[in-house]
Amino acid sequence: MIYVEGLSKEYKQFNRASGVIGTIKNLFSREHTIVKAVDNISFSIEQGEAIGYLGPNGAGKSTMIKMLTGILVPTSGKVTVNHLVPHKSRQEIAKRIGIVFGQRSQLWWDLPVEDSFELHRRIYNIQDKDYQKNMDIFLDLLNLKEFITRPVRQLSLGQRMRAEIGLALLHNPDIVFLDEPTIGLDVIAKDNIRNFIRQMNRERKISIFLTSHDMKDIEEICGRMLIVNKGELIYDGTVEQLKSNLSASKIITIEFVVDPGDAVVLENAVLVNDSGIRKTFRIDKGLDSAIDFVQNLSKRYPIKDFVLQDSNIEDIIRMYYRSLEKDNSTQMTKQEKLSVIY
Ligand SMILES: Nc1ncnc2c1ncn2[C@@H]1O[C@H](COP(=O)(O)OP(=O)(O)OP(=O)(O)O)[C@@H](O)[C@H]1O
Repeated sequence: MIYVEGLSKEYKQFNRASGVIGTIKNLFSREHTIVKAVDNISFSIEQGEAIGYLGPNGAGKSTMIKMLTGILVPTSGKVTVNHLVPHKSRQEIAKRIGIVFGQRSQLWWDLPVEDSFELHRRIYNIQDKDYQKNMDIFLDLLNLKEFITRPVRQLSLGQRMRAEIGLALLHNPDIVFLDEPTIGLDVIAKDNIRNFIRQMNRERKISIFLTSHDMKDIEEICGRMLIVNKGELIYDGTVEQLKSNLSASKIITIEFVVDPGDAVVLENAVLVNDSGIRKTFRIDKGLDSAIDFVQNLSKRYPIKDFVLQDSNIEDIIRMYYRSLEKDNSTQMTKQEKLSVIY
């Protein structure tokens, strides 16, 4: 249903000088740098799959969603959604997809929520019986009845997100793109939204393409994760696979008396965070090996303290992002970057 091959998107970012002279110079100078927001990415998604698209800020997630939905034209590569090239068939594509941007509203700000739904019905030419069926379900499952007659500007963030999601699904799309759908919501509101999305995915076989910085969204909704960094795809696999890789490992944070620097190179251990005298390692065996690890280490370097913890996806992703920030300058190879999460 979604097919992406060697897809890239470059942006031109113009260098602007400041001050009065700079402003005048800007009128004549077209100096720019090229930013590769999406760099040669390939993947495919089947009908009914739920995908989590993850990455640190600026990794290229929104750019990918904009190309998949036809808002942006790729610089190179191939992309089809339901056999259509999104930017060439925007109207056709719009009928088959739903979009929710957590930070931007698709609802009419000053109108009652029900008016946006009615407008959507007319724009998408939704049959009366389909409209009524979906409205009945959404009024109940998303509890829209609580605020459907109120203007959007008076809604809480959680109420607005429920309305946004209902609106995106009103025309029975095959796939729904959700860009940070739980951002800024409290725990209960997040749970309600996750349950609803999961139910729509399972019962209606609607494909889900979800970006989120909240790992719980991904764990609870998505069977598969794609992780991107600086435009490149660096992990494509099931959430379970990643979890089972992690279940065999332990995270241990050591506080040294003196920073041993880069000298700490150890078998069966990956350095996942380095804050000088406090370093965090992932070790790939059970508790015994964690204790062996500390004992062996303490023979070589004086240790002040250590903390042992089970690794979960959230910790690993967080440490992974940190290691990427740190290693921007040291140019890790793709394999080295991957060793942090595998
Ligand atoms: N219109 C634009 N013109 C120039 N550069 C852009 C434009 N849009 C995005 N970029 C750059 O492209 C890169 C990827 O941006 P994008 O918004 O796709 O990332 P993201 O993963 O969605 O980030 P976030 O998690 O912060 O929303 C960034 O370096 C960003 O500065």
